Amino acid sequence: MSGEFSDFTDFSDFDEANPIRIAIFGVGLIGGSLALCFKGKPGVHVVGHSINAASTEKYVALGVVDSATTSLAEAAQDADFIFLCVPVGRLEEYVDELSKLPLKRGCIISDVGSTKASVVHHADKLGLRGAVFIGGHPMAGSERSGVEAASYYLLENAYYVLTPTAETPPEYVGKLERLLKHTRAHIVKTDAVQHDDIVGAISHLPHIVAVALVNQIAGYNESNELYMRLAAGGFRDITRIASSDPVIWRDILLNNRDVMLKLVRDWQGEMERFAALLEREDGEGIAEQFRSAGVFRSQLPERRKGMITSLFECYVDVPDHPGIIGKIATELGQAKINLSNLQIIESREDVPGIMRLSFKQADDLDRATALLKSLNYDVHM
Ligand SMILES: NC(=O)c1ccc[n+]([C@@H]2O[C@H](COP(=O)([O-])OP(=O)(O)OC[C@H]3O[C@@H](n4cnc5c(N)ncnc54)[C@H](O)[C@@H]3O)[C@@H](O)[C@H]2O)c1
Ligand SMILES: O=C(O)C(=O)C[C@]1(C(=O)O)C=C[C@@H](O)C=C1
Repeated sequence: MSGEFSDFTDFSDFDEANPIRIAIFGVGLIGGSLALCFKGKPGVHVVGHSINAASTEKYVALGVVDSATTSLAEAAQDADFIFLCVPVGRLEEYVDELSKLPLKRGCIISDVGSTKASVVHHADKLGLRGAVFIGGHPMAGSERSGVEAASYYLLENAYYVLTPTAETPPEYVGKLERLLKHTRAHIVKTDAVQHDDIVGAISHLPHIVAVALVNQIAGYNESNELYMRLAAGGFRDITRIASSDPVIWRDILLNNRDVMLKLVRDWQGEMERFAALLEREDGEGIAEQFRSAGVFRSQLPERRKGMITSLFECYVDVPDHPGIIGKIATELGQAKINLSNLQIIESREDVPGIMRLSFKQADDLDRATALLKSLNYDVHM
């Protein structure tokens, strides 16, 4: 995204002498992950809000927030920062409700919605009685949802987009950036409309493609269950995000409807191009499609979280013999390398398999790669 990148290191606004209160509305995957980054920091109190009393009890029991309430007014009272982490379709009504409350002067309201233009525009024309709205969107996530899926590590190294407008006072943007330093994400500032165009293409369209592909295969599978049984690494890799939350994605796609309609039509054009290549039996044309895609994909920034994977991962070619999983796990354990997941993604008799190793920290991935290479394993990213 062509935007302004910045890197703050100054936490001096926030310490025991200057306590701050952070309210999080919707403590799910993203709201819970933000809460985990802020909770326990000196002078910080994190309050969670849910419309459901059982959920507020769960937030506290899981240790994700310091306190929780079902009262919007109580959560917002005296808050220095408010994060709206509810589905995109609910964001504007939360901004409306907050605009009716006596918020603390200088309170910064932000959101984490996957679309930015509508909520930023709405807050802009509403006026927030001394509070300031700054749109936000962490470019990290997962197909999982709910507070149980929240993680302190989710946003680490991810890009975190902020969409201040020409009217947003820069000192408020700076204050939000300093707080977000606790997420260990990299801030990118851009315009809300540009955000929706680009994120529509690199995030929302892939979700549509994954869902349509799974549904296409599910249709074939109704008459022959071998489709599902044979679906292996490639199908799983490209369709992980098809398991994402239906309500979250319904809201995102409807909110970004105009952008998505153009992108879906362009996608149909890409499919037509492939169909024409196949009809003409144009092998060179097909190979060229793969070549150009491979060149572009190889230039993607490595090991950035968000986008497709939310973890640091590598692949190891492994011989298909008993005990290999335990052997690799033991080597990593003995070197005190924290493995977060291990999966055989391809395993056939007499053929080497591929093991996917996932780590929460870049450093663990680096050390694992070096160790396994030194043990003569073939490791690739
Ligand atoms: N899932 C991702 O990968 C991802 C990544 C970045 C941003 N986002 C954005 O973050 C926001 C939250 O998504 P999430 O993935 O954390 O979802 P989630 O389902 O894990 O969390 C949503 C939270 O909102 C609450 N909620 C749901 N419906 C509500 C309603 N009608 N009124 C009030 N509260 C309600 C839920 O109880 C939950 O606490 C969305 O706006 C989404 O676009 C998602
Ligand atoms: O990794 C995933 O599961 C995601 O879907 C993360 C993802 C993305 O598409 O990159 C999804 C939605 C967001 O708003 C930001 C990130």
